[in-house]
Amino acid sequence: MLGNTPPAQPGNAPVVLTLSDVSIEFGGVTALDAVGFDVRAGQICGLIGPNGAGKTTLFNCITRIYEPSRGVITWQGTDLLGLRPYALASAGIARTFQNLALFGGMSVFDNTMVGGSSRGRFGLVSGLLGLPPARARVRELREKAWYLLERLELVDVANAPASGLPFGTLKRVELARALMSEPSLLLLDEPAGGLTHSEVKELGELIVSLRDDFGFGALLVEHHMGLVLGISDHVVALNFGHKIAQGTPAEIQQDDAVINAYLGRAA
Ligand SMILES: Nc1ncnc2c1ncn2[C@@H]1O[C@H](COP(=O)(O)OP(=O)(O)OP(=O)(O)O)[C@@H](O)[C@H]1O
Repeated sequence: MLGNTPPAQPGNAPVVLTLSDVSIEFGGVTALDAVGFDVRAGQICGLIGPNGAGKTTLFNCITRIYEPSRGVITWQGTDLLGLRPYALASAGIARTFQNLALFGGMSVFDNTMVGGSSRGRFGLVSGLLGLPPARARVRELREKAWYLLERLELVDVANAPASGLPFGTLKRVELARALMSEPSLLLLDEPAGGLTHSEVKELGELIVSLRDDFGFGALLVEHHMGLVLGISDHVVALNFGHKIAQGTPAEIQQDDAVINAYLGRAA
């Protein structure tokens, strides 16, 4: 129903997101200095680095919250920096939020439906008047939402307001909402934050199985090293705004610059 075709080998899949020479300064602080790397279709790319390394800033450049002072970001061959933030979802990029961005008073089902609105194909007037194309589209979105709620084991809480549900459950609602737009790239902003050890393990398994089913690529910004190294196909390490290493999780674990960065020494 949903999704892209998962590539058999994410390492050989076509590049979908390219960052090249991405730089940004805040006053006298160089938050990112000439950072470049690729994310391939269907690949889970982990982005790691100690506090202040530039992970969130990079995430904010991709999500069009910050404007890089230099560099190029290309999404499926087009200039991502030419897109407005609200155009990302219709371009195939969805995100989750570190501190969740759900409507507490709305039900889990309605929160999930919100994620489908960005890819609406009917006009405002027909939507307001409930004309047949709009009704068909709403029916399609509702079916998709139920499908995702089933897939993410949220059917039992579908009609419950989001506020009051356990944090781990809300993380799954965020994923359902993001998947409503059928993204080709999912940007995950510290998804393990606030979760227990066993919830992190379950979340990692869930992200991989959703990727396998739907074929999206993912950029995973995360402090939880176990999660990043456990589920990423490729890892990029930043420190003081510089890319200090990239490679497979096994390569990254043995990289001297990464080890030094986490031991508190400048690379
Ligand atoms: N809006 C801003 N104004 C001024 N400085 C900023 C701003 N955003 C980030 N910085 C600075 O840029 C650098 C990179 O910060 P960033 O938040 O991207 O790091 P991070 O790797 O996400 O860190 P953490 O893991 O602690 O969230 C830091 O020195 C930070 O103080």
